Amino acid sequence: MSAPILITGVGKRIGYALAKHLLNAGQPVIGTYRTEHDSITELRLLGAELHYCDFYDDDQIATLISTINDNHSSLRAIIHNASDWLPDNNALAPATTLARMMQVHVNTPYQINLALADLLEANETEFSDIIHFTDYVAEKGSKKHIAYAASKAALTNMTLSFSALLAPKVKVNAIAPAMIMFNPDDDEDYRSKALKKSLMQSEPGTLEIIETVNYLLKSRYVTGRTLHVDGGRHLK
Ligand SMILES: NC(=O)C1=CN([C@@H]2O[C@H](COP(=O)(O)OP(=O)(O)OC[C@H]3O[C@@H](n4cnc5c(N)ncnc54)[C@H](OP(=O)(O)O)[C@@H]3O)[C@@H](O)[C@H]2O)C=CC1
Ligand SMILES: Nc1nc2c(c(=O)[nH]1)N=C([C@H](O)[C@@H](O)CO)CN2
Repeated sequence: MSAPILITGVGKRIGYALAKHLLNAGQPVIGTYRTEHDSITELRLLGAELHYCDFYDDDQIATLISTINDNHSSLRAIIHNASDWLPDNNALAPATTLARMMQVHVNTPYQINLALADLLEANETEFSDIIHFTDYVAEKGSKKHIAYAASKAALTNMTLSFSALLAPKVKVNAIAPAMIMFNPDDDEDYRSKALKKSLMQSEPGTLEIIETVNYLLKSRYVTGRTLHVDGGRHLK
């Protein structure tokens, strides 16, 4: 039996689909969640070990880390999926918006990677993995999500540092998606405009990310890199 894969933010959409795929493939999964969606019950019935954790609370991050260290002797991988897509135009003070973006996209992966690196090193298979979910806008910027984009850029940079720190046992890479899946409240006008931003002009869905994760998990040589899953958006 493989050591578990820790995935953050498995309650919905990409994190949920990835956790369900890995569980159905017989891969043990430890998942974190913030909201008790019906999906959490489903993943628990599929055998997932699930932990409530709001990454805006450092005490809860500390509890998550100690719980995993107390109950596990190794990990196959850590996948940092959890993310809050906060626009700059929101009810919060700008300082709070930036702090939240850095907290969930930078401080949380930083703390978890450092604290659980020994479990990745102890994994019996030849390699272990850390995968950071960044974003196309980490390189391009975003007029409406400045704080979000900056935090994803910082996460991109951390991919380089952790790759150098943990090689060769632990491969550390990033996946930078663009439009993968719309949100339920995205109207037709938004969807039409969003699709036109890439060469492929499509909404690929979660399978595109699942297959990219599987590629990285199977790789014996790729580390310190960002895989861009963005439909050729950089060429529009
Ligand atoms: N969907 C897309 O088209 C794109 C996605 N990405 C990236 O891919 C990843 C997955 O995207 P997607 O599935 O759409 O993400 P979502 O925004 O739909 O969900 C992210 C998950 O993270 C959780 N989360 C958010 N904030 C916190 C927090 N403070 N503490 C704990 N958990 C939290 C959410 O919990 P809760 O259920 O409580 O809300 C949710 O389950 C993200 O990193 C995203 O930035 C990048 C570009 C495009
Ligand atoms: N945490 C999230 N990050 C992002 C999301 C999302 O739904 N949750 N969505 C996007 C968009 O799809 C964007 O790539 C295209 O408009 C970006 N990040």
